[in-house]
Amino acid sequence: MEVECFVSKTLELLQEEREAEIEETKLWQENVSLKDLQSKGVCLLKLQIGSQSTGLYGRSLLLLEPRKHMGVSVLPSNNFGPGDIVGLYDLDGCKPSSQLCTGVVTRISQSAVTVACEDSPDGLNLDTDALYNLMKLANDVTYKRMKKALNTLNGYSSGPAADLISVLFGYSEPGSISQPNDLSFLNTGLDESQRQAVSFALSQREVAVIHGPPGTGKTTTVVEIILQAVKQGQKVLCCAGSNVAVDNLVERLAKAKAKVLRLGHPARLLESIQKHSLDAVLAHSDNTNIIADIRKDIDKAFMGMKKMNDKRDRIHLKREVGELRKELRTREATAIAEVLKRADVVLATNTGANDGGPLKNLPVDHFDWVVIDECAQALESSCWIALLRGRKCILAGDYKQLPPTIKSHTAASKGLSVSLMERLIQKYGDSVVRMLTVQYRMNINIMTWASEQMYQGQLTAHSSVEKHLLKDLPGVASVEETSTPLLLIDTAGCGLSEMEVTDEQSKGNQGEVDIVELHIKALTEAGVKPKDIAVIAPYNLQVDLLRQRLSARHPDLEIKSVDGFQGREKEAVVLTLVRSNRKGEIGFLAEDRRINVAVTRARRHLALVCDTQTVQTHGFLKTLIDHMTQHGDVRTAFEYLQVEEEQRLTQIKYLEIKGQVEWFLQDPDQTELRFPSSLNSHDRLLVHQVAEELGLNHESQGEGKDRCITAGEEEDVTGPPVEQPAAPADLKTLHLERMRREQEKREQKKREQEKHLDTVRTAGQTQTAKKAKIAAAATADVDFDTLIDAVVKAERVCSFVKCKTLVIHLGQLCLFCNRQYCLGHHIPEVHGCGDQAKANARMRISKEGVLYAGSGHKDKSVDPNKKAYLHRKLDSKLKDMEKQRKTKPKESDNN
Ligand SMILES: Nc1ncnc2c1ncn2[C@@H]1O[C@H](COP(=O)(O)OP(=O)(O)OP(=O)(O)O)[C@@H](O)[C@H]1O
Ligand SMILES: [Zn+2]
Ligand SMILES: [Zn+2]
Repeated sequence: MEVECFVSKTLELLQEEREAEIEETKLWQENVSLKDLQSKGVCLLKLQIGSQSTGLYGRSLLLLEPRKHMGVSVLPSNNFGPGDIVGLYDLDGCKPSSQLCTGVVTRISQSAVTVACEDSPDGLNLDTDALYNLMKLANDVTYKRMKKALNTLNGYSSGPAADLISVLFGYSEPGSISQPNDLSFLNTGLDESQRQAVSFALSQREVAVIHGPPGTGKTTTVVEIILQAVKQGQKVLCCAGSNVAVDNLVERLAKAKAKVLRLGHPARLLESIQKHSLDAVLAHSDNTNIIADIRKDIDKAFMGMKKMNDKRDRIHLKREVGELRKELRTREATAIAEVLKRADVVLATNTGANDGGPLKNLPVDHFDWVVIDECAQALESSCWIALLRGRKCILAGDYKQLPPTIKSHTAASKGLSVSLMERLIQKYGDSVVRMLTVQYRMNINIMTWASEQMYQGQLTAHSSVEKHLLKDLPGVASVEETSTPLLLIDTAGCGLSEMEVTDEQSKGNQGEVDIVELHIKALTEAGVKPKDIAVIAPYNLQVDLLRQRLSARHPDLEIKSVDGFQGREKEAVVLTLVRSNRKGEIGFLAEDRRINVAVTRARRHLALVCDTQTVQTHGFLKTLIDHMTQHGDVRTAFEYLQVEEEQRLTQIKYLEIKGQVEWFLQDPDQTELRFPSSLNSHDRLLVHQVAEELGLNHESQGEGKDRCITAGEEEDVTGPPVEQPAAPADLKTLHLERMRREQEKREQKKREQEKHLDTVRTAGQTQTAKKAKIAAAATADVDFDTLIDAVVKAERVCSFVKCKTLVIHLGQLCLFCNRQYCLGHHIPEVHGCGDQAKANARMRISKEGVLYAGSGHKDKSVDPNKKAYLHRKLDSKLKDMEKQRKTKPKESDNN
């Protein structure tokens, strides 16, 4: 009864889903512009043929790329994946009439897609200069196979899977079989929860579910289970929903010396896997020569037939060909069966394990175990294709991550999206499940939220990852961005609204793109490699906006939708939630599992860019915001916008001062330039910079002062009159120092207003250039930055060997060697202070016992964003001014 109900209901829902898919495709082809199709991710427009080659076993491969001269050659964000059936069209459109051929996607990267064509491209006459469209086709192969499996399930009476079916549909309780107590693990590194999962899987009679939350070593555990089964002499059929997941298992099993065999279109497999594919193994089998001989005989007979005139002879030959063909078929079947039987583990995608393929050559009861990985991401009906061949099944996955994608809302709501894993847990609870609880991916601060919200607080972080941060990576400097595992950049109240688009699938937010860009800049300038960063957005439109902005500069930066990152991890994840509106609408961000997937991709750093006011209307998202607020750093987007504004103002002020000084230099009658007392310490710093640049003597003077800064030609300098501050021991000291300074600045400002005048005087005149003395007011508490600048004033260019970059305005001081470097060389690891920096970091960690997580305040003086930006702007302005100066007629020099 249960089975019949399930089958009839599922067949109905599958039909509904199939119709929805066809309907959607039809609707799109008829009504939606190609551009819109592309933005939905089902179509790629105006592709060029990059190359055309013959792949393995005679399959022809087409490499398609975006048009090269369009600048950025990155494919728009799309839903194409390996194994998808696609149609190639000429530029007229994606109508059946303009279809050139169909094929299977074998590879897709951000810059190209490779298609294995069904027809040979020689016959197609493809033009390498022409442009083509590629469109995903709804394909019913999968449906047919699922339907067939369901029908077989319905009529199943006796066969290897009878007991399994009985348990999975609740006719009988799951049982167990006794196992030796002293199980010896092949992988001795397994943690306790993994060992328990393995023992449990071995001791269950019909079914075991392995629940593997993100980063808990699910594959590691599944591999051990399979190897143990093989050790016991079991034959295993192992499947997963995606080719990538299957290949991953093949790779790991082969490494452990298991006899594996991979079914599937060889062009769809990873290169390293191809030698384990059925085609490759067959090509090397003993039967191959005989089969080749038979083929030759058939060809010969055909040739002979053409020449023959006698009717009887022809009939005779025809019969012979028929015999040969029969022999060929049996020979081939035997060869395949032999190869399959020799393997201990046969691997395929869920639908690749169907009866129509190579498996038809095996007896139905050949396999003992069926293992299905990523079970929570698969339709239950697709699992039944393989399950019908097993006595026992192991299901692995995480039902707290994204379920299978389903087009029909009705079908989904009626239960089509419920995976077998979920259904079993609903039916039997924990008795059939073991959960892996040690995770090897996330910093504990990233993990805790997911653990509490999704995994009943059961996860622990392995010591190897518990405290790891970006700054611990080789070549990464310790700045605030790389020292915090959680950074919330809140756009609430900053006016960064989402774009007004009605389509739920395509939402964008330019403001958040700006913020993401600034943060990526900060990370990469601190030395984080773009390939270690993921930018994740829930919406395709936002993904495209981000790619347009970032991909040209960082081709290795992966920018994808949440769904595109499932099963992956990155050192740093930057997540933009896009939604920002008055109504607090969050659309499909409301799917908790989607947010869970996005957050748990991150190993060392998670930056969340969002409008907390909008997204907090959703309870689940609110827990994330609360967690990040409590355990991470919080910045408001204002700080980013403000920094840009400040940079602009600084630049204006700088040009103003410079203009004044230049006027002064050109006026022979003036010997002294006085700056108003309203100058603050920041502006005084600019005065110093201008004087530096023009090669002028300048000094700071003030009343009631203990010290002053004197600067001039290098020969004149006897050394800074101020004690050079010892290199601060750590960032905390720097921070405290800064806090103190802030306070003093405020007091100083008051005093200043009464007392000081800043002066610039000409000190003496030579024939070539006037020497001037610029005096700027200074008090006992001279700005710390000003001091440092004074100390390093002599160093005008980056101290890195051969680097000629000017560092007058925007150098960075290395605290270890005390030299000034340009922004490309200031990281200690880059210019050779790496060891000291690491030693210092280690010392700090052991001294404080904890990793230093940053102060939670944006440290403006070391913000690489700010510096780099200002650097660029000033450089270009300076060049302009230089030009103006040169073209201006010089007034004659005097005396
Ligand atoms: N017992 C262990 N000791 C040390 N590292 C482990 C252990 N188990 C797993 N890992 C590490 O954890 C990472 C993820 O493991 P694995 O590849 O098995 O998981 P996965 O199933 O692919 O990912 P997920 O757990 O997210 O589904 C790998 O880098 C692996 O080396
Ligand atoms: Zn250094
Ligand atoms: Zn340099």
